[in-house]
Amino acid sequence: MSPPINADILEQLYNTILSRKNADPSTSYSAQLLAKGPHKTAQKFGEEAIECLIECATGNQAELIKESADVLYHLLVMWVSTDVSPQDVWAELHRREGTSGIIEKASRSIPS
Ligand SMILES: N=c1c2ncn([C@@H]3O[C@H](COP(=O)(O)OP(=O)(O)OP(=O)(O)O)[C@@H](O)[C@H]3O)c2ncn1[C@@H]1O[C@H](COP(=O)(O)O)[C@@H](O)[C@H]1O
Repeated sequence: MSPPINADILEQLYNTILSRKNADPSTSYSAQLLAKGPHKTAQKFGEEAIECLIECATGNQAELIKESADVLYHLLVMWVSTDVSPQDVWAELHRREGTSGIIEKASRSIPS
């Protein structure tokens, strides 16, 4: 039976990328990026994000799905390169749960 298609793939992919940290760059694209450091992983993430927003702006949904997968892959590579774990980010999302963005934004403009 094939595994369910859901967000578990993000943690699975993160662990795969983590396992490439000291892998041979000639056999792993993730290892190539990680060997170049956080500047390179950030640059690639930025490039993929721009490609993603172009597909959003042009309304090409099929390409937007593919570019979104590229963005998520490169985001995870960036996390590995900076020692951020998925748990760190999930915890931040949980912390924000239930607070409307409108209320959070308004709270920033209250003078101290
Ligand atoms: N999900 C991905 C994934 N998405 C995108 N990419 C690669 O990301 C690269 C980015 O595309 P670009 O067009 O920017 O590539 P490019 O212009 O050749 O890149 P540069 O020369 O600028 O570095 C391509 O080489 C894609 O193949 C990915 N490479 C790997 N994975 C996953 O990561 C796993 C581990 O991969 P390796 O580290 O290569 O073993 C794989 O099994 C996959 O599950």
